[in-house]
Amino acid sequence: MTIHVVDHPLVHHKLSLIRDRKTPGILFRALIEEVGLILAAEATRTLPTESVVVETPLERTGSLRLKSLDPVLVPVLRAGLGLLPPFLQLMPTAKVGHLGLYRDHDSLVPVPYYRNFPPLLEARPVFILDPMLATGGSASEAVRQLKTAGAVNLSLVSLLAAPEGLERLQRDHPDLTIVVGAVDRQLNDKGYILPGLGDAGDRLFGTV
Ligand SMILES: O=P(O)(O)OC[C@H]1O[C@H](OP(=O)(O)OP(=O)(O)O)[C@H](O)[C@@H]1O
Ligand SMILES: O=c1cc[nH]c(=O)[nH]1
Ligand SMILES: [Mg+2]
Repeated sequence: MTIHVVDHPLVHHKLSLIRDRKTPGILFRALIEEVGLILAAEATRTLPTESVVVETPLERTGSLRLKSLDPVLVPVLRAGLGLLPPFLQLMPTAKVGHLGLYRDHDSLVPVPYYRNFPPLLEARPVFILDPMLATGGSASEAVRQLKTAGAVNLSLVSLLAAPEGLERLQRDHPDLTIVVGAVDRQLNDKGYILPGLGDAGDRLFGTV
């Protein structure tokens, strides 16, 4: 498994504001989108390109364009929706799949409730968007469902990861690429990331 921790001053700065319990929802959402842009740039670093010839106003020159079919973005509902706008800003022609999962409060096992994936998953880079990687149960289930539907080139993009979640994914999906803003210390006994940022879905959508 490949793990990229995006060690960037702007990510550190924005994460410190995102973590702050006093940061209001409107700013929390905006900051997630801003960090999401940086994560999107990092996550797409290895997209394949091909040579093309372009006529500038002055001369012909060689240049590079994206080679593969449009990528697929799969936000894991609900919190993953917070990362979708920056990814679509950078890749406006990307296809979007949706996957609804919630964690059962007691067992922490993910419960699937919605799924709609675009076609040709096998031929496209697929980016799973979910700001929180806690036990890893939700991300592992998302990867499992996408692999069953044909995806082979899979990356997970998260804001925060717990070591427990990374270990789980290493066991379940060693072929996965992970791009993450920070790796936190541990989970608490309710499966929340410490120090973390609280409940990402609730803070994004005001359901606290
Ligand atoms: O790694 P895990 O232990 O599976 O936890 C992470 C999951 O928990 C959160 O979703 P939640 O179930 O709170 O749903 P929500 O986004 O609708 O709030 C988060 O957005 C992840 O999907
Ligand atoms: O800390 C956590 C863990 C799971 N989901 C969240 O939103 N936050
Ligand atoms: Mg939640």
